[in-house]
Amino acid sequence: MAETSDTIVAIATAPGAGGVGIVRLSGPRSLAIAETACAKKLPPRVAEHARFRDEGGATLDDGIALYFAAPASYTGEDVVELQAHGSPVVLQQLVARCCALGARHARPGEFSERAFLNGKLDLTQAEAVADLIAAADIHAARAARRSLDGVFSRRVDAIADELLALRVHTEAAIDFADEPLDTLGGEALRARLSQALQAMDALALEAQRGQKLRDGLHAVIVGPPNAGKSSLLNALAGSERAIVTDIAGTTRDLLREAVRIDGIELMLVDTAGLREGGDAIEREGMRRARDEVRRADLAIVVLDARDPIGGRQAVADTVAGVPQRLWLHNKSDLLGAAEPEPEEGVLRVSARTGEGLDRLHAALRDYATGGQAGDGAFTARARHVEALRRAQDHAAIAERELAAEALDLAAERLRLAHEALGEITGRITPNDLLGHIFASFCIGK
Ligand SMILES: Nc1nc2c(ncn2[C@@H]2O[C@H](COP(=O)(O)OP(=O)(O)OP(=O)(O)O)[C@@H](O)[C@H]2O)c(=O)[nH]1
Ligand SMILES: [K+]
Ligand SMILES: [Mg+2]
Repeated sequence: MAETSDTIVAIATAPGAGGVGIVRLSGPRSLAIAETACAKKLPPRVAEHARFRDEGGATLDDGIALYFAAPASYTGEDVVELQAHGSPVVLQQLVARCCALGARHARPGEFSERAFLNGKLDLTQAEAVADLIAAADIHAARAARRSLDGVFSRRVDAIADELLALRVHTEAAIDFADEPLDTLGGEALRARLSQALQAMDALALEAQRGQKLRDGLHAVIVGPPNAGKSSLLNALAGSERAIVTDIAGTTRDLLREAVRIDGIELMLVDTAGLREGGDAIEREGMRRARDEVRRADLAIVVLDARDPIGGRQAVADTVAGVPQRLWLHNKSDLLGAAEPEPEEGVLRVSARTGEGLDRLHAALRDYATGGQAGDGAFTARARHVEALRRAQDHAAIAERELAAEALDLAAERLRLAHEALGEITGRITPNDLLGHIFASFCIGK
């Protein structure tokens, strides 16, 4: 196990002043260091009132010392929390005192990394700790909490276990290569593999939604000039963020605004209206708009309700490649009462009067949560989705090799698929990947 013989220390609470601030120690010397700093014995799992002292015996602060004996701690090692007043100056002095007594400063994510290395958390759970801390809204926080509880890991493990069983079965059959596979349970093997593939497919879709919950929806507002894109951004943001005029070509640059709708955070981007021609500045604006749309999860296409057809043609090419599109006919207040309902899938709204914005909110919430903000949703990361896809690809090839009775090749593909799943939970993880993951945590986590 890597470098867990030394003792690390960091401020565990958020930077800045607060009512309480916590300095956390982990490692074999934690207790000795804390007992020296507190000048008293610390029984395990007892909140001990203590004076934290410097080397001359002067009081730095007083507070609570809490000792968790290994392995029953967050990291699985001896852990001591020194809970002082939340003064950055006091907390830094405490850390310095612990370092003078033999601890060293923790690297970002090192507490969670030790929890992982000691089997307290698997990798997806450790990542979920970081995601929970960084969650922008309740849905993301709940979903991260579910990942931390192992909801995602258990699904991955179940499929990985099945692939392992299939590997064993296939490898065993290789030894009887003279016999046709079907006399060796080949049919059951193929059926189980096809089921595992289906399970991977379903899990990959859910993980993708989970990634969106974690990263937040990136929604770009596009449309022809003067359709009311900036007005809509302002209506959704609840403030006059963007300049609105009746001059076509008002918006040139991208305008990003984090907007919270029903407790869900999404990144809205206002863009320059798309049309032929325009001066150099406007053309640069349109180029930026198209660039932004290419990276969007969702294009919110704003058209003037009085001329939706013409506007649709102006943007059709630009939004064609976006994973999801939401069509809005804006300025509904300018329509006559006799106007027929718009076609299926189009929302009619008015940025000016607010008409239809409630339905727009509901639609955005559904896009942001994949329609399933509720029970069962878990957070995931791009790395998980990518590994799942890789596992799927290998398993799909294994399926074809099995059908061709190429057992060696099938076994090799099953191994690769199994390993790709192992990367997700960290059962099988290259060291450089570990370093990369934990380095993105904040210090003290
Ligand atoms: N009646 C009515 N007018 C609207 C509505 N939405 C926007 N407008 C008006 O339409 C004009 C253009 O609005 P903007 O929000 O600037 O339109 P835009 O799509 O951002 O325009 P560009 O940035 O130039 O591409 C302004 O005069 C707005 O007041 C609406 O729902 N109803
Ligand atoms: K305008
Ligand atoms: Mg605008």
